[in-house]
Amino acid sequence: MSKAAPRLAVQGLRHLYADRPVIEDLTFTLAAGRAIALVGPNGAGKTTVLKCIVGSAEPAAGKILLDGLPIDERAEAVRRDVASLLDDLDFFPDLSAAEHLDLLARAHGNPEPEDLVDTLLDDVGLLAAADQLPGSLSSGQRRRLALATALVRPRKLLVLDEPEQRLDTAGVEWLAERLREEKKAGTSILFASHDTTLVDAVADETVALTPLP
Ligand SMILES: Nc1ncnc2c1ncn2[C@@H]1O[C@H](COP(=O)(O)OP(=O)(O)OP(=O)(O)O)[C@@H](O)[C@H]1O
Repeated sequence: MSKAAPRLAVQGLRHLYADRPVIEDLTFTLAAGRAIALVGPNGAGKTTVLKCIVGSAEPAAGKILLDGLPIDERAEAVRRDVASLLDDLDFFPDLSAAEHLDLLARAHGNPEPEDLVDTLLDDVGLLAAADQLPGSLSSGQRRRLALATALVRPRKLLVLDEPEQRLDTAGVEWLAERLREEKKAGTSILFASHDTTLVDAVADETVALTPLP
């Protein structure tokens, strides 16, 4: 592994749904501690790119490298290093907000996550709702809990699809500040967003996608 390799390199990425290309020859690199925002209209292919990176869509061509190595050859490392939030999460109906975060932290090797969980619940504004079951949270609160699940585990790369969804103004401000802190801690961030305030506040670069004809 080269020390100079970017955290993430996407080279000549192509993706088809059936025979229809939605991504053609997309290339960009993301360094440690930096953020790239994928921008563009509905249907431009932002989610598809993120899915290729987290492995839930299969590229037709191109390479995706994490720290210089093909991401598929690093399945274990990807699981360890890449925290993502692409879709709405399915929560366990009988586990409280705090229990979800506790479970995930322990699953990722943190044997005593209590303080981390409390801090994170406070950060996302869910401390008062810590013992509530997911079904009793508002949709914005569930979104905050989903974001917290990506932040309660170790990560070198954060992959987020429209993380601003359903957050109120204060929530988007918190998110921007939190993502800036993530960058300072060395985490790289790739996110798709329609929120220009969030993009301006967080992204070092934007990659603009357009729907293919
Ligand atoms: N599972 C699928 N099967 C077929 N076509 C798909 C599938 N998923 C997405 N597409 C198509 O691929 C194109 C890109 O979709 P994608 O969801 O990646 O766009 P997006 O930029 O994330 O859009 P949005 O801003 O609406 O979230 C669209 O034309 C969409 O209809």
